[in-house]
Amino acid sequence: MPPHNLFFLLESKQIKALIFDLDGVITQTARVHAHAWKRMFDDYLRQRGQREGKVYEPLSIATDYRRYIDGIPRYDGVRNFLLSRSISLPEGTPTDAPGKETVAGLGNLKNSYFHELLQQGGVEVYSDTVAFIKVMRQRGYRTAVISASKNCQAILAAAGLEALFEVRVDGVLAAELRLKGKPDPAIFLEAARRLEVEPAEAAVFEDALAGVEAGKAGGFALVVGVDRTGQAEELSEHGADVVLQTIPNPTMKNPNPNQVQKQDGKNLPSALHNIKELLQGKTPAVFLDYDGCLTHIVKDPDKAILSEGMRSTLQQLAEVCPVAVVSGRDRANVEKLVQLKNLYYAGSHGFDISGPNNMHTEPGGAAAAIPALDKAQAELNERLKEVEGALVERKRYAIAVHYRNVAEDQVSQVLEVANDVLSKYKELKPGPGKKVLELKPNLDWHKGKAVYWLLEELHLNKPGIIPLYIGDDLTDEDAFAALQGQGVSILVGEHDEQTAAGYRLESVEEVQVFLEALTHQLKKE
Ligand SMILES: O=P(O)(O)OC[C@H]1O[C@H](O[C@H]2O[C@H](CO)[C@@H](O)[C@H](O)[C@H]2O)[C@H](O)[C@@H](O)[C@@H]1O
Repeated sequence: MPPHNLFFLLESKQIKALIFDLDGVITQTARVHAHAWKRMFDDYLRQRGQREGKVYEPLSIATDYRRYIDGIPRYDGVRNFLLSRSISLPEGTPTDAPGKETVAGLGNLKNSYFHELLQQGGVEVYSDTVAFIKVMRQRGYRTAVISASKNCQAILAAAGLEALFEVRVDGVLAAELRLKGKPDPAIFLEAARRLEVEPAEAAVFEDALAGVEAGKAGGFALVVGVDRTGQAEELSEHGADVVLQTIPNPTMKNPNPNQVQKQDGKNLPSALHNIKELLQGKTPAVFLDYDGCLTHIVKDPDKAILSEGMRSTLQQLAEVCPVAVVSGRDRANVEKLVQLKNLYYAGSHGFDISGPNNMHTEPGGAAAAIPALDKAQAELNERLKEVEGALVERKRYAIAVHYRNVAEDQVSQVLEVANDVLSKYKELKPGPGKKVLELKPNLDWHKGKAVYWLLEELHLNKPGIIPLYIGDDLTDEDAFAALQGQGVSILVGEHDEQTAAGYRLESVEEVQVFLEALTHQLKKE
């Protein structure tokens, strides 16, 4: 299964519309359908077997239903399955009495069983999908529901979900328009047409093998396989771009940058004295900056060595909750400095991410900036080689031009060179930090986006988890802003600007005390 992050994929693919299959994605009626089919076919095969003096294998929901029936129009399902048992029946007509020995008669019997079961059990919905659709609609996504079932409208009405969809293409409409059934993409394409989007602007959510095949065949931008029954591999093989067991909770979102509240860092309350309050009874997912947070700021970046005490603190914390280091440093460099295998690492300000079990991904899309970074690095090295104390530090997706050790009267010269080089590359933009000017990919990606990305990827974007970010620098402000009102942000020491953080810690030593207290608190719970 390819690595996935649903919200990131929807954004990066500029998707405008979401098309959901009904049974198995929105409502739990796939199971009801499966049982109705099984009851009808098992009875029929038994009676037919007695008549012919042979034994027919009953319908298997795990194999036969998925392969020959699931997601397919009713009479096609009857025909498909019977053929798999080498049985051919006359087609009959839709008005055939339920149980008549025709394709239509057996299909009609299945339908009456389905309604019987529905009346007994009602319609249960998948609350993850419903919550997702409600929020995504508020965010401006257009939505459609599709179903091969002629009962689609009745099911939606019974579940109170009709208002969630602008467009419905169901078995009734499909028959009217003579749309072919899945795996033909016709039903999805009709939904996209009615939503006035191209397939390349829409994502399909499907639980059936024939459904993901249809999504793929239709050229949709994203085919999400929804695996409710343990068939993740098959969904991928049949065309799902990503497979999800549950639809992620979209409650957390990047805030509007204009609405971020900032204040003087000196006025913030101490995080140390408010641990219980800031956890709000939830489990934290902890995100930590490196320089100035886990180690002191020192003159030489290579000498910012993690203390054994801090390493042990991190190790113990990572045993009770997820921990990530989110740094401006090169990802491989910060991994080497921390040397803990059970942590996640986001380097180059979040463009380069790794984690346990060989996880490695570059979600910000910065690869295209590498040639510009290479050229800028060569020019900076050349033009700054005579300036004593100037240091050009290359990271995979950024260049830090350090001037901490440059004589005061030469700092402006270093900054001029850095800005002049920057001006030559539209692929790069400036990023200020502590006695450093960085050249970064000119993309809408930063530590805050990386934190969101990790929350989604690790399935941590859910109500029981509270993200907690600790950092000292201007680049950490992106993460503070992203978490405002949705998590806890802690500023270590101070920097030159106002902060979006909600709490403060005085020093690296206080960070360690705080993390130890946090570990202690979590172990107690
Ligand atoms: O996001 P961070 O983990 O805080 O990394 C930010 C930058 O940290 C390093 O530079 C800073 O720390 C150095 C060592 O203490 C110090 O000499 C320098 O003045 C600081 O700017 C690192 O070298 C950079 O690559 C990071 O971007």
